[in-house]
Amino acid sequence: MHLETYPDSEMMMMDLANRIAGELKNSLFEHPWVSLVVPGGTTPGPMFDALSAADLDWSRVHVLLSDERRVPADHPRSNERLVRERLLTGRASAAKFVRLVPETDADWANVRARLDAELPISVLLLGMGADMHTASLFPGAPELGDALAQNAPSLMAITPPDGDLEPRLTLSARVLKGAMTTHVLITGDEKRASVERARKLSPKEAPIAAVLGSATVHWAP
Ligand SMILES: O=C(O)[C@H](O)[C@@H](O)[C@H](O)[C@H](O)COP(=O)(O)O
Repeated sequence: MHLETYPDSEMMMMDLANRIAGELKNSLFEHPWVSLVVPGGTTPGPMFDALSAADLDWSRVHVLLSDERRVPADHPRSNERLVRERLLTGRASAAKFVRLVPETDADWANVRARLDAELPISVLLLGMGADMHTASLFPGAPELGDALAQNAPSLMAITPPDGDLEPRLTLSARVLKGAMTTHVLITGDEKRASVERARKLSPKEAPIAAVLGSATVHWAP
């Protein structure tokens, strides 16, 4: 794990947006199109605002979510709504959003095939909860063992152990670990302590640990 700390969140968001824009541009020199996977949640919005203004060929960027809450796309807690409002705007409105929500049970195979066509992920941005979950890989989730397995399906349904949270969809650890470049974006002392703790734990205890070996963690107070 490589940890980068910043004096304040605003500087971190701008710097990370510039870094990811550069990584996307470099990848576009070598590939006809690239895939960018981003999280939902309350942290990445300001970074999305900055990244959406980046001057790159967004028409060749495929944007996907690391996970999604099983709510309508216009619901306040929808990650798709967050991405459409804060990232897929301005220059980045030219990007292709790859929606990974099976509408019916029969649709799972098509959605997984749509995801598999985007792999390996070119640039992966993840968040992390204080409980050391990432994407929707929650400690204690009944499906976590399967989602951490080497032969896990690329996309899985997850039942968060916290009863207040909606049922989720998540990219499996296998897919996240396969990313060419991985960034984790966190703020605050509690998450800083959590990510340090996760370095010494198994992915089953701390799902973020599945990607820390290859990730750059960006932290601001
Ligand atoms: O759907 C989500 O919420 C995210 O994909 C999730 O993995 C998020 O990154 C963490 O829960 C941190 O969330 P905050 O940024 O709100 O702390």
